[in-house]
Amino acid sequence: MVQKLTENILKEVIVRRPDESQKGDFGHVLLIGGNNQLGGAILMAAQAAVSSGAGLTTVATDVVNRTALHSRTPEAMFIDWTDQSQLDAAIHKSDVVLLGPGMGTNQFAVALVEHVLDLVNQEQILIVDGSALTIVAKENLVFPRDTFTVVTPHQMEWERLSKIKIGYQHEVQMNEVQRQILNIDVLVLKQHHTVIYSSAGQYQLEIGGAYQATGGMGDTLGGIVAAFVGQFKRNPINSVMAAVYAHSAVAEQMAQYSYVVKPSFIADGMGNFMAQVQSNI
Ligand SMILES: NC(=O)C1=CN([C@@H]2O[C@H](COP(=O)(O)OP(=O)(O)OC[C@H]3O[C@@H](n4cnc5c(N)ncnc54)[C@H](O)[C@@H]3O)[C@@H](O)[C@H]2O)[C@@H](O)CC1
Ligand SMILES: Nc1ncnc2c1ncn2[C@@H]1O[C@H](COP(=O)(O)OP(=O)(O)O)[C@@H](O)[C@H]1O
Ligand SMILES: [Mg+2]
Repeated sequence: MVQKLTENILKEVIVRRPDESQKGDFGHVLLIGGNNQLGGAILMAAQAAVSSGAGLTTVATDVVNRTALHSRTPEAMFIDWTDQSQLDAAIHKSDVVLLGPGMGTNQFAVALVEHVLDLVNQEQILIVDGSALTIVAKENLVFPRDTFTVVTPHQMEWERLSKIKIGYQHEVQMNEVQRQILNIDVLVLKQHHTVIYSSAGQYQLEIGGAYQATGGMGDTLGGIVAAFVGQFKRNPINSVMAAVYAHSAVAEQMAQYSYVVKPSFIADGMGNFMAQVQSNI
């Protein structure tokens, strides 16, 4: 049975920050993606992570994206993703790893995905999106068993992964057994009215619309999810659901005065939205 994802999830997850706190308390998020053609994807994810409250954000990407990253989101730190020792150190230090936006699918990307899936540990949360999902499907890789893993495919990416054709991906197609076999803790199946599958059940988003059908919308969601699970640690499944809800709620608000909603505008609107939620408690 699919339940409705309501705005109650926001109040449950987005709580007031304790005064006695510091950036280390709100999650160190590592974003890996952005090749020399698709750098925008990881830039949008980085902007979204910072704007949604990640305590520390590091981006491992192609060196060609460094200046753009620093000029768009100077709060984020940069790592050249070909520098293996820097990358490994960053993976070890992070609480959350988002793997895949704009990564591309060449041999280097395949090796990188294999390496990251291998290195993440049981204390970390892994989010797999975009090109990394296409790679996992094509190379028959498996998600790590001991790491809490969130996957955020759109319907075509899910078709590649699950071999279930678009049109047949309704709720009965993804049961508990399949979810466990694939080592997926949370599946965010993105579409008009996204469905979220986890051990907490199946929840469907009933907000959001076609004004979100623009490249970068999912990359932005990835950054928001990473920030939420990094800072709201009590219940990672709820944190993912709140991120999905907030992403579309901000879009819906903006759609009142904009025919299409730019993903980067959603990122910029997150701080204000989260403050509204928190002050209503
Ligand atoms: N500015 C940038 O750098 C951008 C980079 N991107 C990155 O590009 C890589 C490839 O991702 P794409 O998704 O573009 O390409 P894919 O080839 O993975 O998927 C796109 C195809 O899936 C189809 N499709 C069917 N149902 C869909 C649904 N519900 N939602 C979305 N697509 C659906 C589309 O029509 C299209 O043919 C990813 O790593 C992604 O992160 C994209 O996010 C676009 C923007
Ligand atoms: N018609 C629509 N109605 C509601 N949400 C949509 C619609 N089209 C796209 N979205 C949302 O936008 C996001 C698109 O993600 P994705 O396809 O991964 O984008 P990208 O890879 O270009 O960043 C998802 O969260 C999806 O639910
Ligand atoms: Mg995507």
